[in-house]
Amino acid sequence: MPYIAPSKRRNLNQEGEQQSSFSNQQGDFNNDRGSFGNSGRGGYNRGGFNGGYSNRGGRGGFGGGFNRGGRGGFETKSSLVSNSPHGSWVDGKHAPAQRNEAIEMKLFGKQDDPNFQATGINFDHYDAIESEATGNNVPEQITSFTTPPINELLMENIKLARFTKPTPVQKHSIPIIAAKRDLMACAQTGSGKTGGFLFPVLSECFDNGPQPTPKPTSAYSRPVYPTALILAPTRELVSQIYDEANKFCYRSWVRPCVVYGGAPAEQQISNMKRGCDLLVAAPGRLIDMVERGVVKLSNVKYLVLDEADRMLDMGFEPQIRKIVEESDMPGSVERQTLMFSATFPTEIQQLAHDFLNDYIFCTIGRVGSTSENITQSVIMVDEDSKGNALVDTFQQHSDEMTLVFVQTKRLADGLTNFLIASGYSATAIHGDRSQAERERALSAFRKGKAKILVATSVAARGLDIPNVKLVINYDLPPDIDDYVHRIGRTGRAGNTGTAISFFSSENHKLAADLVALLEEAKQEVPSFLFQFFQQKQRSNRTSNNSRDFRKNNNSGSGWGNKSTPRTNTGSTWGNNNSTGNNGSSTWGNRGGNSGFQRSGAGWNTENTSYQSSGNSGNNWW
Ligand SMILES: Nc1ncnc2c1ncn2[C@@H]1O[C@H](COP(=O)(O)OP(=O)(O)OP(=O)(O)O)[C@@H](O)[C@H]1O
Repeated sequence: MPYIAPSKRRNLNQEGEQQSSFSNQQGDFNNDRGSFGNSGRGGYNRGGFNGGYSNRGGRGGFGGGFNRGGRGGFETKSSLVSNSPHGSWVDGKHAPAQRNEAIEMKLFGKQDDPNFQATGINFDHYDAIESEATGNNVPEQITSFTTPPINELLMENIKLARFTKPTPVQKHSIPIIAAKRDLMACAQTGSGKTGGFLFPVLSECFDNGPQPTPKPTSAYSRPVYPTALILAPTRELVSQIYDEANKFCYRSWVRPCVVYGGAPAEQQISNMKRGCDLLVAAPGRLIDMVERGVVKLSNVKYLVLDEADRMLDMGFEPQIRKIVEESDMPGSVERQTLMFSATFPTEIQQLAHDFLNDYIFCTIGRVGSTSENITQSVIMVDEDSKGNALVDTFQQHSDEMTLVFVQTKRLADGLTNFLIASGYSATAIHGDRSQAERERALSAFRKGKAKILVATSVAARGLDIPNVKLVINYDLPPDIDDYVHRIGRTGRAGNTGTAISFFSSENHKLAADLVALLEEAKQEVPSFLFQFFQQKQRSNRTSNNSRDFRKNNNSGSGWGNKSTPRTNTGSTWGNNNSTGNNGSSTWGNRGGNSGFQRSGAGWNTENTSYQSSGNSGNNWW
């Protein structure tokens, strides 16, 4: 029997196994491994001996009962195909798997579920956000999901996901990527960037099939050759992208895989050996896989860097450069490179310059802006009073799915314990928790078993958890970009949400940037923030590169003319201050005259400050 490349073996049921993942959906999918696997165990050699097939004993499967000859190597009974989420590419044609209700249920949920809400009431408001795409020969944006440019099978999957029209970033990215152009795209949190790269990449893959892979040098060394590589900063985000990829790859020849640290490499390797066409990876673990010779990057046609700024913040630049510049990955002219983020500070523009080729720079709204779907408030709270302020906030927002951000892992644990002791269903996620603990926490939160998730910035980026109604910055982050990402966990896909931030004098450096963001998003700006602002210039480290820096020829230049009629000088903001805001009363609150008394009534709404009565006994951490 001739050798058949793993990517061509897809018509055999491949056990339907998915890698472990954090999401509820993925977990459920995993739970059903038995049902997919039942029909799959019997059938084929998972990349082992001589590249052929061997019936591995019919573990609940289909040992021997079907013709494996025929089209390019094998033919399966339709009933078997229908039990697999994977199709195949045979003789230059796409052979999608048959539809399977049970799999669709797991991937997309019940189609007529009255509680299902693909988008929120403000979804159509996205259309009003100004967008701009600059570069050479920019393709026209699309206005709806149509074939072409979207592959028919992908259209079916998009319909199953109940996406009726593209978000603004998708309107631009789909034709740009279809035109084989590199792209750097910036769009607000929760506005569909994942689909922005998955749809066009998958569409092209479904249309054109896999590339030939080099012959393996030995029977025991069979590296995988992904066609698309997606890099993202955190395990949770990597996992979430993988979950989305699973949905949209449904029935196709494209088999997604995922690798990240903190989980056993062996299982990730064995999953990849069953076929790996789209690899979602955290940089560190990918390097490990490349060094082991398990993954070869020489077939990568699409390189996606999602949340690239975060990857740099987390110190991944050397790893990213190693992967992109020192591996066997095709150069920037041969591959397509796509960078997506809600924010794009200067160092990312430099990375874009190094990795992208004649790219199109696309912005939806101002880079780094927040969605108007999120009602933001900033409240002055003494460090000592934060615990009480938090409990009071919960009382006002009882039963809402809430994410609470803190700055330290220790505080995340301490605060969670305090909340549990106070009768709240809370759990925590941070970098010191084990992989299993992080998975459990996220799953409990997604399922609504825990209403409150206390998190460090590890959960700030990219996580898409439906129904998060409230984000509380118990501690504000030092960086305005982090603030944008954190509050972006609510108000997604046109839904509305609330973000409440506890501001203490320690956060003074953030004041100017916060004022700018709140004003831009048409939110109320508390007077005390102006007071802080007057004392401090805006920090230099902002995502103020809202324009294509190639145009300005100045990577550090200021705000775009179009979306933000402001400059980053203190004097402009001094003008804003002339709106009559007077911060002095807020400072008066700090003396306890008009602030919140724990024993008393509650928030001082006028000045949005919060003050405990002094000794509230809240040494809960
Ligand atoms: N065209 C669409 N129609 C309806 N819903 C969509 C569409 N595209 C994406 N969504 C949904 O919108 C939500 C947010 O999408 P996604 O996570 O891709 O946003 P994002 O821009 O990457 O956010 P972040 O910056 O926070 O990572 C997801 O639940 C996704 O399923």
